[in-house]
Amino acid sequence: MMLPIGSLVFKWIFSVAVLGFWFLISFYNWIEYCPPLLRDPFASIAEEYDYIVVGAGSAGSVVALRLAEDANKTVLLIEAGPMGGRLLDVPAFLPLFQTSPLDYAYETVTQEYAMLGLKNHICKWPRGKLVGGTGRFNNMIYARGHPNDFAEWYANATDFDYDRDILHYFKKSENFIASNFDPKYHSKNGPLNVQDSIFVTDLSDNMLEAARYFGIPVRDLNGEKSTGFMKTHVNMLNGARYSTGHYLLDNKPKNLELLTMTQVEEILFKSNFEARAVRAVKFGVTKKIRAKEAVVLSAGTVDTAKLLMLSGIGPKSDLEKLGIQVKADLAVGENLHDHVSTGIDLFKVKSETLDLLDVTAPFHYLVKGKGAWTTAQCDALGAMHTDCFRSKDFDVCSDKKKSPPDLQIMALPMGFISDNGAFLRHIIGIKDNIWDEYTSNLIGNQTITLLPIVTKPKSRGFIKLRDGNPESKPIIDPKYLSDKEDVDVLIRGLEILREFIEAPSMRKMGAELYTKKLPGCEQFQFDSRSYWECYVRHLTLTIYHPVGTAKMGESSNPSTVVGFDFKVHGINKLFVADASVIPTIPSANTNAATVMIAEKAADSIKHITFLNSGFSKLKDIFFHSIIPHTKHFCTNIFHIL
Ligand SMILES: Cc1cc2nc3c(=O)[nH]c(=O)nc-3n(C[C@H](O)[C@H](O)[C@H](O)COP(=O)(O)OP(=O)(O)OC[C@H]3O[C@@H](n4cnc5c(N)ncnc54)[C@H](O)[C@@H]3O)c2cc1C
Repeated sequence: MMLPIGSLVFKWIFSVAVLGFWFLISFYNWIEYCPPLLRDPFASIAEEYDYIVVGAGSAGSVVALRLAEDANKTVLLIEAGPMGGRLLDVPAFLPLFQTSPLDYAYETVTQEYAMLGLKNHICKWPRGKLVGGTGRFNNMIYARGHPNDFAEWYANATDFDYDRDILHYFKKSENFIASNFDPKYHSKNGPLNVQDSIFVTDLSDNMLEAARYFGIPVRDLNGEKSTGFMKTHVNMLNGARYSTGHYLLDNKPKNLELLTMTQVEEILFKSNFEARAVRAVKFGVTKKIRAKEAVVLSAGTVDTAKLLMLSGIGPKSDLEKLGIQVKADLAVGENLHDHVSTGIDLFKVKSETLDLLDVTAPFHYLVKGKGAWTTAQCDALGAMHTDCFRSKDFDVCSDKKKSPPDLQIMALPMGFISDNGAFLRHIIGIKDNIWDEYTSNLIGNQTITLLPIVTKPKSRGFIKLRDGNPESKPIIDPKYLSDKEDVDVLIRGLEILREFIEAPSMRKMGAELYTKKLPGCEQFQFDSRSYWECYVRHLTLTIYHPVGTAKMGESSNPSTVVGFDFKVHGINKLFVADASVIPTIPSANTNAATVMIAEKAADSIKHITFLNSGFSKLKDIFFHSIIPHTKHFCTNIFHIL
C-alpha cells in the first residue's frame, strides 16, 4: 500500500521520520554520551594491557576477540564512538546514518575528472563512528572476490597458496546460515553472519534470469567460482544487521575491556622504534595507556593513516612541514583507491520496485523480522570479465583469465527518486540543476539502478594530514577517474547493462533506458561514446570501499607500509589490521576481505608475540643465568690463577 505521493506531504513525513530517528539514536546512547560527573572517565582502565587495539570496526572487533582468546592476556579495545542501539540495526534505515553523529562525514577535495555533477565536485565519504564501525552501517553485502585478487597481493611470494593463506581465513571469519552448503568454501562459528538476502523484489529473479539468457551462470559467487551472478549474500541475523561489532558485544570475554567514546590521538614510542603506549582522550580527559606486547591499529583506511602520520610515521617531507617528528619515513596515505560506479536511476521499469514506505513494513519488521525494512537494497550481484560477456562459453573464457574480473554489477530496486528528493539526493550531493532538470522528471515513475562497478580501478589518490591537530579532518583526494581505463570499464559496463535490459525477463518488467540528456552533457549526441564519457564523469558514484593507505608488501618495496605479517616496517610492536593494508582492492565489496584480514592478522600477531616472548625468555636466561654464571666462572678462574 503506497502513501500519497504528493511531494510536500511526503517530504514532511520523511523529515519527521528523520528527526525522530536522530532523536531516538541520541536518546538511546544518552548514558554513553554523558560524561561522568564525579568519576574519572578512565577509572576502570588499567595502566597497562598486553594488547591495545585501536578501533572496534569490522576488523578491530575481530582482532581484539581473537587476541583475547588466550585468557592469560589482557586486551584493551578503544573505540571513538558509542556502542549504538538496536534501532540502528534496521537495514532500511541505512541512509539515515549518514551525516548523523555516528558518521565521520568525511568529504573528498574537489575532483578534477569525476563527480562533475555533484556539488563542488565533492564526494561524501560516510564512515561509521561506533562499535562495528563502517561494517555497522554498510549495505551488508557479503562478497569475497576472486582468488586472483589475492594472488596479486603475493605476486612475488613463491609459496602462496589460496586455500591455506586466504580461503582458510574467509571460512574462519564466517558463520554461514544455511541448511545446506559446501564445506570446502563455507563454515559456521565465525564472527560474521552470512545468509541469503531475505527480502528482494522481482528485480532479483529477473536479473538472474537475464544472466542465464546471456549464458552467464547463476551460482554462489563466494563458492568455487567467483564470476557469474547470484542473489546477494548479506550480513544479517533475524532480519537485522549483524556486523562483527554485534558479535563482539554479544561475546566479549572478561579479559577484553571495551573503552568507547574514546579517541586515540597518538601512538607513543620507546626510543623512537618500539610502540609502547597510546595517548587517548575521553570527554576531554587525556590518559596514556601502555601496551606490553603490541599496539594494533584498526581505525580504517582514513583514520589509521591519520593516526600513523600524527604519530610520526609517514612521508618525511609532509610530516616535517607540519613540525611532526619523523619516526619512520613510509608511504602512509598513498595508494588510496576505491570502487567507482555510475548509472543511478538510468533505467525505468513498469513493475513495482522497492516500497520502503509500505505502511505494513514496520509491522512485518518488528513482529516477524521480515519485509521491506530488511532490504539490503541490492537484489542481485554479478561479476565478470567484460570481454567474456556474450563469449561462446562464459566459464571457459573466465577460467582462461589470469586477472580478476574487471566488472561487478549490482541491481538495486531503487534510485535517487525513491524518496521523492527528500534525503537520498542530499547524501550524494547531486547538483540542484541536475536534480531539477533531469532526475526529478522521473518522479511518479518506477526506476531501478543497475550499477556497473570498476572492480580493479587504476586511479590512485592520497590522504594527507591537514595539520597536526588530531581533531582536524584529513585531506582526502582519491583522484577518481584520473586513469582513463576506469572510464572505459564504466562505459563498457553501461553497454552490457543496456543489453541486459533487452533480455525477455527484463522486458517483462518494462525495463527501458531513460533517454533524457544529462545537464552538462547536452553538447554530445545522446548515446555516443563522448556522451557516455561525459555522463560517467558527471554522475560518478563511490561504492564506499576506500582501501590501501597503509599498503601491505615486502619492506624492500618503498610503496608499502606494513609487511605480510602486518607489522609496520621498522617499528617494533606496531601492527595494522584493517582495510588500509589492502594493496590492491578485491573485485568485490570490501567488508568480507577486511574481516578475513583481521583473522589473518590476529594469527600473525599472536605468533610474533609468542616468538618475542620466547626471545625475551632467552634474553632473561642469557642475562640472568648465563652471564652471572660465566662471570662467576671467570672470577673463580681468575682467583685460581
Ligand atoms: C555506506 C557504505 C556502504 C557499504 N556497503 C558495503 C557492503 O554492502 N559490503 C561490503 O563488503 N562493504 C561495504 N562497505 C565498506 C565496508 O563496510 C568497509 O570496507 C569496512 O567496514 C572497513 O572496515 P575497517 O575495519 O577497515 O574500518 P571501520 O569498520 O570503519 O572501523 C574503524 C573503527 O575505528 C574507529 N576509530 C577511528 N579512529 C579512531 C581513533 N583515533 N580512536 C579510536 N577509534 C577510532 C572508528 O570509529 C571505527 O569504529 C560500505 C561502506 C559504506 C560507507
